[in-house]
Amino acid sequence: MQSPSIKSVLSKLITLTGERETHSLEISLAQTLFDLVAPGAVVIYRALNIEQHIFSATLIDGAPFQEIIPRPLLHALEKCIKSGNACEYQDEGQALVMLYPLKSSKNEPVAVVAIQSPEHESQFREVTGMLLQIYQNFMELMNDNERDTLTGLLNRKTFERKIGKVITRIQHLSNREEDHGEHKQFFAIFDIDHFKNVNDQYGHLVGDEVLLRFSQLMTLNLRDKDLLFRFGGEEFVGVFECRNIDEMKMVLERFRGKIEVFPFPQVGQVTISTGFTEISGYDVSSQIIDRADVSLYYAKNHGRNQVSNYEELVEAGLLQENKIEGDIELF
Ligand SMILES: Nc1nc2c(ncn2[C@@H]2O[C@H](COP(=O)(O)OP(=O)(O)OP(=O)(O)O)[C@@H](O)[C@H]2O)c(=O)[nH]1
Repeated sequence: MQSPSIKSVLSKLITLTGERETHSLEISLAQTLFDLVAPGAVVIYRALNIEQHIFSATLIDGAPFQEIIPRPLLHALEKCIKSGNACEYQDEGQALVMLYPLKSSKNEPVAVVAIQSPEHESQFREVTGMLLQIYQNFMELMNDNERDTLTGLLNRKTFERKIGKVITRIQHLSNREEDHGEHKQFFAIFDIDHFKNVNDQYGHLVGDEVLLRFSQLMTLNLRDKDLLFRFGGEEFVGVFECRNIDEMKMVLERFRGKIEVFPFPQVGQVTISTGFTEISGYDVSSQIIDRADVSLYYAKNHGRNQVSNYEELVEAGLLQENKIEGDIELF
């Protein structure tokens, strides 16, 4: 390993800390390791499903690419992810490969960066360790910035960034001929019913505990790939991928049922009303929120503890289509 110049280290760090998306950040880290530390081989293995031994591999450069991950390496990757500690692995050509776990912004190991160990090992390990520490510190900073402090869910600011990406992806997919619209994106707002009564009757601390338990039930009962946010107060939202409205409704109904039967400490039964809408490639975030909000208020006004869909309500003539032109809403 050649000693990297201060200028090249700083320039790499500027690139690294300029990233805001986990995936780009991982790539940037691996690229930095490849350029500065170990021009032998760097691969990132992302754990897609640890139980089914499924990893995706991103080759940075210089590494021989193997589509099928050999079983011993698979085991070493699993060990690294599960323990959260660095491991060693000897590949078929007898080269020593160091495996370092990469943690998500929730501090869970989600990927492994594999670096073929170069000749000057001690210096290599020192620099790699330092770079990984910078990466980890930066992830923690991103976490604080992206998440709501009480519940740990993503915050409203993050929503604006993520929803823009979801809309762009829908636009790209609808432009591709091979896409038959098999996966749609939906936006749902969850609002705890009569939450003011909880605060009034039991106090704000118990109210906060209900919000915390509710957010945990969201994380537990909805899928990992669903994007879950706390918008503030007792309003929570999610972005979901589903095949159609019926499937989405089933998921949200099931979740509503889970909340209804959960014994919230001290308070007992809590119910939620939910409004949801399909996201289109022509939307801006305020339009999506408005549609889900309108259907949420329909649910609130028709007995609460239920799920309403904007498109169905419009089709049934129960709501008038909310056409927003510029800032003027036309009904
Ligand atoms: N404990 C706690 N309460 C909050 C927080 N943010 C907002 N609230 C309270 O949430 C309550 C929301 O009440 P409203 O939106 O008026 O309505 P509601 O009682 O939930 O009734 P419906 O929504 O009509 O079913 C208010 O009393 C707010 O003070 C918070 O962070 N913690």
